[in-house]
Amino acid sequence: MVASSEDEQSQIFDFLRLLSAGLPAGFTGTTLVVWTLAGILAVRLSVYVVNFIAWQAKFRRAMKQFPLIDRPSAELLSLDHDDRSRVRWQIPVIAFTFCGHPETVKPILSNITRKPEWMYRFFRPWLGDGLLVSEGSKWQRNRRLLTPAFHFDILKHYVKLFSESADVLLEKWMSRGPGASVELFDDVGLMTLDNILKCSLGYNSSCQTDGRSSPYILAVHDLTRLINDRPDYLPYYVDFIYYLSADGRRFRKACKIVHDFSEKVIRERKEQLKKGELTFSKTGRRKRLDLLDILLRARDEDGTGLSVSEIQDEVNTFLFGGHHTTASGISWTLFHLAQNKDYQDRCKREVEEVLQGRTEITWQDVGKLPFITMCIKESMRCVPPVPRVARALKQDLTFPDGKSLPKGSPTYAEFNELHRNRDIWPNPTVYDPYRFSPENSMNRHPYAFLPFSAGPRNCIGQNFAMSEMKVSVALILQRFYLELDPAKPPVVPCEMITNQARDGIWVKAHPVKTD
Ligand code: HEM
Repeated sequence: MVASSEDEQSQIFDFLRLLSAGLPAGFTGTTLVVWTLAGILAVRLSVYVVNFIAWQAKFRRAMKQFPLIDRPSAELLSLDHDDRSRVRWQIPVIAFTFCGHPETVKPILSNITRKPEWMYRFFRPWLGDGLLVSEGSKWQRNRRLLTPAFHFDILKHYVKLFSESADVLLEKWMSRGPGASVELFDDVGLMTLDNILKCSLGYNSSCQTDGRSSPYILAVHDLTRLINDRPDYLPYYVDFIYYLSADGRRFRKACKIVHDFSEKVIRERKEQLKKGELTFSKTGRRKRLDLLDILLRARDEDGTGLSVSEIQDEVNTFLFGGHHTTASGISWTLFHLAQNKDYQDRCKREVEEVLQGRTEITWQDVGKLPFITMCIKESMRCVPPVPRVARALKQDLTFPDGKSLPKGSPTYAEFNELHRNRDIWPNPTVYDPYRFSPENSMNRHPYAFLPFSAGPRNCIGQNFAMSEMKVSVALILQRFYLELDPAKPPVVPCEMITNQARDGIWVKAHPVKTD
């Protein structure tokens, strides 16, 4: 064996020597190898460039089938929908399609797409390879391992925590005096952060009372803002340039704070588990498991669990995915109810009938709030917390009307537009919770209302989110009557990854009189 491999080597060297013998003086064997490699690289690069130019031509031809808009968020909402709601938005380097009809959104969210790396890679330094950004077999395995963490048996224990966090917010508002003006996004955002820290890490942060004084809370806010801003400035697409900038350095620092924090909590919990300091019942269950417990105990069929860094990525993903989104859902629901006194009154009556003077909501109560649920859904229709999701096509796609897009096309499922599509929603700008009554929802297209997206990459936390939003809205309305504060700036929606309000949502919070 050794002899034969030596033979092969010497044959190769002989061949190279033979070749180099015919070369001009000074041209050694090493130079030949380098030139050969450079040649192969040049050929491969040329093939790549030619393929890319051919794809661009095909893509641009395909894009011409769709009407052009200047700015997606401003213009989409004023368009007619004759084209079954696909439009094109073009900036110098690339163009995107936005799909806003159930029939066009459906294939975009199916198996024939993947998440485009150019879009989601900005999240990677923070969320690592967590569920939101991972792909392929890694995503499949982790989605399977994480799904039990969102089972109703686990979620029902969080309802008490949601009630406690809402209580802190209500006490805060109470202490500001009757009719005080409060900004919803700020206060609700801290409440939902409080909730996700308790439910995912079992961590009592007192963030609602300490406000933004904690470096961890500041870092989470910084990261969200910086990720939102980064795509707006073309040079920042290059990591090297970004990390040299002030924003990039700030981003790195914030990532470190967030990672150090979650790593410390995970390490401590592992230690506790090892020392047997966490008490489990005979069935192996603690009275209330948080998401971290489930992640630490999750096992494949062959008994392999998640590594510490995988757990860290998932925990950071929950913290990111599970706090601005629910804050947006709750704040906009309260905004719509502050604008619509009749619906607010009906919600209050519903809470009172269910709670009968109690101030804590139980898991059983959560299922008895149908009108509040309708109000939350209608609010998420008008202002979806996540405005859109991006996908890249894994294969050519032909829409029902024959128009098509080539493999690789970047495209968005545009929930802002889908939820206001006149084909589906008459008078789409009117807030009307009765659209979600059982009778009115019965024959609706399954892809018409997608606040949590759909298909294999839908939101894993949607039941968690719905329970949290119902508990929070119910308890706030039980204690306060809300009206918009006319002395504050008008409410203007703006996107900060999630749908927020440019100058916040200011309401006057009047304590409800109790007999
Ligand atoms: C109102 C609240 C929420 C809304 C509207 C919402 C919406 C969404 C949407 C639209 C997606 C798809 C994202 C994409 O395709 O890029 C998503 C994914 C995800 N959400 Fe949520 N979400 C909410 C709350 C939560 C909560 C509370 C958690 C966790 C505790 C969570 C965890 C996740 C995760 C991990 C994913 C990625 C799932 C995957 O790709 O397998 N979300 N969410």
